[in-house]
Amino acid sequence: MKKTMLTHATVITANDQNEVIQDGAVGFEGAGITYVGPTPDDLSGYDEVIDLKGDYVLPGFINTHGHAGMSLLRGYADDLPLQQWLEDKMWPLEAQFTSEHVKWGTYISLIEMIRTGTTTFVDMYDHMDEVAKAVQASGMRARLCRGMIGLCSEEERQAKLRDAVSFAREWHNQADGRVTVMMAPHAPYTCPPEFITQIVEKAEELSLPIHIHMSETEWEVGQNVKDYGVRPVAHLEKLGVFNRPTLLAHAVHLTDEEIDVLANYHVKVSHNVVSNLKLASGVAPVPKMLAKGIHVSLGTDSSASNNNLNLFEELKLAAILHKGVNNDPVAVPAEEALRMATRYGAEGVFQPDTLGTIETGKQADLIVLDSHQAHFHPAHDPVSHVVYAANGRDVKDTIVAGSFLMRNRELLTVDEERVIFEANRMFQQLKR
Ligand SMILES: CSC[C@H]1O[C@@H](n2cnc3c(O)ncnc32)[C@H](O)[C@@H]1O
Ligand SMILES: [Zn+2]
Repeated sequence: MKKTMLTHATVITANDQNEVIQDGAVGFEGAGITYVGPTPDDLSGYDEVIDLKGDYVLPGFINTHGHAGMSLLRGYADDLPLQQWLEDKMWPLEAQFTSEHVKWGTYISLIEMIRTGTTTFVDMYDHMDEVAKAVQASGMRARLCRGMIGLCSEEERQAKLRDAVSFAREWHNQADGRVTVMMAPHAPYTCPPEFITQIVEKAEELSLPIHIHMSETEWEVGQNVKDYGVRPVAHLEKLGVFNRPTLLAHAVHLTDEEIDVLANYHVKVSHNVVSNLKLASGVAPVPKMLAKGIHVSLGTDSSASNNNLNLFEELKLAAILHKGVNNDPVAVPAEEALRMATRYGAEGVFQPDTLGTIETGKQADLIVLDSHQAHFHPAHDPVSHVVYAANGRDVKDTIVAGSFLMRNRELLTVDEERVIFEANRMFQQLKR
């Protein structure tokens, strides 16, 4: 197995001690990290030694909620609230999507994520075989779910469930373990309770976590109370969802009591700050959730509501928005924001032992930022610079499981020109 060492780097480990190693090094052999520490004098045991001359090395970012295929609809419907955006704009176009649309939309997303330092992403969509194949071919890591909307006939619901189960059986732990799966009822307002129960039963049978949108808008909470007499948290608790490991997307409209319930069940939350602002859904009570020990990670949602997949934007906004709305400069400190993009993301994909920090024994999912730029100087606080000053274009290398997907800003596994051509061609085919 090839042994690689990144040397003379500023290593931001994101470990328990928030250790930043100056003139540091990270060694990896195959997919796993074998060395983290000061740059050693003797590098003779390595096949490749890459002198980073002070560039920053970080754990790859983990995007815990999205719909990669929807990049095909970027900019198609802006400035609308969620329900109108979904019902009048997204769903009519998605109804025309074939596996080809999802394939090229996903590839567009993969390029954006690789270029901006995401190494693992969560995806909830349809035609998931195409997504899994694209992840496999690109070398990325992903937690994939066949999203199930239950606003259809019973026959169609059962077909979706069968599709989700066969996708899980075929793809969970494939692509050298880079593809894993979750079961995903779309939301409490789109899935009848008995459908959610059936999905939970299948998740139990397959030992898989649940991923679901919840409490994204005030409308949704009111509708849940009208339909079922309780708010979404009590509703999903009653349906047994939280008895399985669960990752919630959004969780914007929560009471303090609901936060306690989520904390007691160790439910994970994906905070989709840009999407929540753009769809005017509201601001999630992130500082309160973090204070209760909930692992809140960062998600982009789709390019149709974001309108990009650059997690650096979520990182900075998560760090500054909650200061502003809570009138509290330490509401989400820089170090905590960075944990949301890394360690808490690893919790969100239920792989905290292998992802999220730079530590020996973990997967070599790493990104390198070009620190030789004015906005990284003076160089006294690397974590501050990553959170408040950096942007996705600073990423020069992206490494997943020890393989370079991008090196010196050159994509190595995806043909960008072809993807852009095909994505435009697929969008033109849609009736609008
Ligand atoms: C079939 S699963 C994916 C489904 O989710 C829709 N979607 C995209 N963004 C959101 C969001 O913020 N809230 C709820 N639903 C969303 C997407 O259009 C797909 O139909
Ligand atoms: Zn979503």
